[in-house]
Amino acid sequence: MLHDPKEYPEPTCFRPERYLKDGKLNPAVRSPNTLAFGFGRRICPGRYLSSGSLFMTIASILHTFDIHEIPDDNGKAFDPFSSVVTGLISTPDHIPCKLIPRSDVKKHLIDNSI
Ligand code: HEM
Repeated sequence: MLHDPKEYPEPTCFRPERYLKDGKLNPAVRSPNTLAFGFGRRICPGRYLSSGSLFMTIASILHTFDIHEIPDDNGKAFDPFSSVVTGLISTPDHIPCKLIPRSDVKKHLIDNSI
C-alpha cells in the first residue's frame, strides 16, 4: 500500500518533499503513519515507541553532525539504492558518508556521551 503509485507517484524514489505543499505538510497526501504500523485491532502497539525513538535519534544526529556524502571513484554522487539488502525492511547495503561534529561544543557533547 505504501508503494501504491496512485498515492505516491514513483514510490521507490526518495522524495520527502512529496509530503509538502508551500513548505507545509500537504494533507492531501496520505501520511505513511496511517499504514506503516498496520491498522484496526492488530495495529502495532510499539508505534509510539518507534516514532519517538526515531525522532530522537534523527534529531540528535542532525543536531550534532554535518553529514557529507563521499562521491564514488569517478566523482559521481553515490546512489544508495544501487545495492539494496532486501528483507523485512529493505536497506541500502552501505552509504559512504562523513559525519563531522557541527562545532567544538557539539564535539565535546559527543565525546562526553560515549
Ligand atoms: C518502525 C518500527 C515498527 C514498525 C514499522 C512496525 C510495524 C508493525 C506492523 C505493520 C504490525 C502488524 C499490524 C497488523 O497486523 O495489522 C506490527 C505489529 C506488532 N508490533 Fe510493530 N512495528 C514497529 C515497531 C515495534 C516495536 C518497537 C514494538 C514493541 C516494543 C512492536 C510490537 C508489535 C507487536 C507486539 C505487534 C503485534 C500486534 C498484534 O498482532 O496484536 N512493534 N508492527
